[in-house]
Amino acid sequence: MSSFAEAAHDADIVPVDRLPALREQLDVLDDRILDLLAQRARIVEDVAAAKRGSGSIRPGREAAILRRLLAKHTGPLPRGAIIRIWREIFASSIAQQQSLQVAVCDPAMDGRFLAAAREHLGALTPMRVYRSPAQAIGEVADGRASVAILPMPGEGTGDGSVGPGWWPGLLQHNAKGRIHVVARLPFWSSRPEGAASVQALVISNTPADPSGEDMSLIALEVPAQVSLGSLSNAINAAGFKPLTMLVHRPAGVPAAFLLVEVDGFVTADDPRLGLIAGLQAPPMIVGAYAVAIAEEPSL
Ligand SMILES: O=C(O)C(=O)C[C@]1(C(=O)O)C=C[C@@H](O)C=C1
Repeated sequence: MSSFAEAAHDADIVPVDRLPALREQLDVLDDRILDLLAQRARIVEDVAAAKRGSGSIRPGREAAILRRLLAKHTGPLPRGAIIRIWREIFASSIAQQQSLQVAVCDPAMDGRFLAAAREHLGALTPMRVYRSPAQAIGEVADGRASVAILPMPGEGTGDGSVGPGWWPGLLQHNAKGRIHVVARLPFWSSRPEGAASVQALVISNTPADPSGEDMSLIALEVPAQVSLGSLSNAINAAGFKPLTMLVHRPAGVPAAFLLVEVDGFVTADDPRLGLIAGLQAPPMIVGAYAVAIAEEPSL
């Protein structure tokens, strides 16, 4: 903090008649911030052209930018403000590149998932709300939305319509290369009063991009009777570190489906995928997301 800013902390030693001059300083800084934002937006135009229409959203890159900024930040500006400001900057540079339409699954229709979506994707981004995950997934699969926000798979949502098993439906779309998990919310795990409180996944028609510190979701098909313990051993033996596992055993089908969260950013050519013993079908990468920034709520 500059000595001037330190002095400004103490109301007693900042004479009232300095107020106009201080506000003039803020005006000068606001002009500079505006110029810099305009300069940034011009570079975003070139970035969009360089990406050749491959979709505007890069959640991994956004996460890496936020981690870098928070790591170097000092001074009285609250860390949460850095997140808020840059989330809106990302939303505006995405809006520059495409007209983003977001499908939000808010199963209880109480606005909690909409709040999480707005926190991450921007206050002015067009969003439609759906009760069922299948509807929100369908919006992305059919091209009416580029992104959907879904409750965490396996988490009950209170109205009974979600259940543990919406993710197998996602796999059918994912198998055709159309839908990918690209982010997990909240990214800033500090939840000060007023912040959205739900956990959600972001899915997109553009594949996930690495942030440098990620987790991946892999879907596995195994014989129905296989125990979770032996599967966990097989995944470890292949060289993955499984963090969480969800199992889906559809009635009347001689197979169980697993959604496994593993450490790191896994790509389809990862040799470890071929080393997982006991599978009935090749493993499928469902997506990846940046590891959240964990901070105390007071920061
Ligand atoms: O790096 C990109 O691909 C961009 O489009 C730029 C940018 C940004 O504003 O920094 C915007 C949107 C992406 O989600 C990530 C980053």
